[in-house]
Amino acid sequence: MSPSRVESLPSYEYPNETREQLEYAELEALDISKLSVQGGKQALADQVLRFINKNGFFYVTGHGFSDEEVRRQYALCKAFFELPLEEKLEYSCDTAKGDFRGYKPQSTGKLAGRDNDERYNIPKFTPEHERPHPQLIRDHWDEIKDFSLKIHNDVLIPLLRLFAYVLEIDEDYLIERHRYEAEGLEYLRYMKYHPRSKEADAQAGNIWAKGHTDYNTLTFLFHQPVAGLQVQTPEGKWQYVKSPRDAIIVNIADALEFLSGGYLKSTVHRVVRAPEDQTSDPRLSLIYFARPEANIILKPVSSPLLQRLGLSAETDRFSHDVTAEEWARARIAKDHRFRTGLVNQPEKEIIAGVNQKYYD
Ligand SMILES: O=C(O)CCC(=O)C(=O)O
Ligand SMILES: [Fe+2]
Repeated sequence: MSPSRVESLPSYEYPNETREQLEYAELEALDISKLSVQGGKQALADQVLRFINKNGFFYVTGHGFSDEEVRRQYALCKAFFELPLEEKLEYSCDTAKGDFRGYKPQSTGKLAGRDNDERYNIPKFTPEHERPHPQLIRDHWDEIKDFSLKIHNDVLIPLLRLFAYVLEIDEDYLIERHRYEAEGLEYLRYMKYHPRSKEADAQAGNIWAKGHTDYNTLTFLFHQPVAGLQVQTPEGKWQYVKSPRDAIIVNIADALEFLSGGYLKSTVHRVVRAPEDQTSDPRLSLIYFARPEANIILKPVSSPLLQRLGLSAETDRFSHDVTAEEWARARIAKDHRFRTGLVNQPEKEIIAGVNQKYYD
């Protein structure tokens, strides 16, 4: 079939905020623009030390992204999902093999309750990941590339340097394991959750995305106002995560938990049915998943802070060395098996004797 062309991209406006009173998690905001002022790094490190081992979700402000830049990506996200299904399916990802690059459709029929979203994962812009994309994406290639690189260079890198400082290790330690040009799979994700009827949602326990941790290093969730993202507190309670317009929500994911011997917590989160005043709009998400280079072994780093806390290399949880790529592929493939109905319960063990942190 001939690919759809979108001549000009209509500007994107966000849906209205909910008027419902929801119980929100109290999250700290790290203003990373402070890193360029004297004393800023120490102030942010002190702040990180106060909260980071309790809750792995936080905000980043002072990140340098304009509201307009973010809405341009949402305009692309919206236009992408409006492409005909047959066209999108030409770019399907091979999740059975643990490869999440490309398009994942929403499940239908009996499995609809397990999976209520469409995704398009655009990998980092390196020769390793050259692959076909729809004309819409090709037409806006440079803009998407600039956006992705900006997250990597201007948000991820300063945070990795800050975390290394907090861990009292060489400040380049984590950065050297997240080189953009190296092999490894980071991606920008466009995502669309489809509103369902009250009845269909009730049958699925009002869950749009089951509780999970992410398998990468840090996940960056750009502003979107449809409430639904919830974080599980250390006490096991679910609380909504507010999405301030000027902030990026960040969550720590599995790879960083492994690298930090469990100090930086990969946080369980889920997405639930939107409040009644927001159920008519689809919920679009714009997310960047940063991940260590493919060959990085997920072993705790030798850190004076972790040693003082008793979280040294001996706390390695794997029965044999597992790389960032192996962990992610195993998680994606297991998730595929549940989502597509090959198994009826999420599988606990992922690889080398280590289980998913959360399964229900
Ligand atoms: O859409 C969201 O707010 C969260 C999505 C999410 O947790 C994920 O894709 O891993
Ligand atoms: Fe997630």
